[in-house]
Amino acid sequence: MGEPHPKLQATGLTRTFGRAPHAVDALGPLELAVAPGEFVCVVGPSGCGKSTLLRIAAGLLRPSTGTLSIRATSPRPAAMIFQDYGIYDWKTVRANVRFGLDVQRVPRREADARADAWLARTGLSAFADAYPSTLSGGMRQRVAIARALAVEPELLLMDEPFAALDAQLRTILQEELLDLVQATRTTTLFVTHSLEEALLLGDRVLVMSARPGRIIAEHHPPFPRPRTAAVRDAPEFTALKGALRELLRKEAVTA
Ligand SMILES: Nc1ncnc2c1ncn2[C@@H]1O[C@H](COP(=O)(O)OP(=O)(O)OP(=O)(O)O)[C@@H](O)[C@H]1O
Repeated sequence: MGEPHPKLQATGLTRTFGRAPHAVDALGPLELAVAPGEFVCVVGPSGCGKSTLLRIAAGLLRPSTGTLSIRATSPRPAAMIFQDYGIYDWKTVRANVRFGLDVQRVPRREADARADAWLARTGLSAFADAYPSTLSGGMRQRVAIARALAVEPELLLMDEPFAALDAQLRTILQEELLDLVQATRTTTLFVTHSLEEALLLGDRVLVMSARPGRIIAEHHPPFPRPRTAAVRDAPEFTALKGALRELLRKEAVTA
């Protein structure tokens, strides 16, 4: 049996910002293939081009050279979740979660039902009519997750989604996301600084070099799915985390 066609494929992908003599080579050349249903985490030193990669995948930025293609069946295949929530303070929680469905012109009744189902899955039902400014950071990020998943994206792009949260909330949301993506099998490209997060969530963890970011290592955390938070206590988890930390330390020195 052959490999399935990748959901996302990048070939010779580079991005440079600005012009000589002040040009900044931010990314690549980078080769990447993400299989349908795969959860790929990207770690790398600060400024190595991780967000640039995600922004290209989201169609927010063009590559300088090379290509990034998404094999999709819908006109808007990707949903993105940012570190700073990216939700609308002037819309209620329910309206935020329904937003992508409204853009897709899903009929009102169906959109409400789907939004309510996602509010329930993310523990937000009691806050459906509240405005985001009245919610905690963790709740706000749940709204962003519910909104992204409600459109049933073919590709989920997450850029440091939990970076602004305190350690305890971060752990809780990591575990919630683990359950959600294991249930939906959404293809996901996830950028993080947290090695724990990458090892807990990822089918694959890619390590990027210092800028311009290329992929210099790849690990397959050997934890069968469905995973639970208990994998954090496995000796392999600690060993892999140590190996990745060492690799990143070397890259940070050359950055
Ligand atoms: N619009 C822009 N104009 C000029 N330079 C940019 C622009 N966007 C990003 N860069 C530069 O490109 C490089 C890569 O940035 P990017 O944000 O992709 O890195 P990152 O790996 O996501 O960083 P971090 O981990 O700190 O969030 C950095 O040196 C950054 O300063």
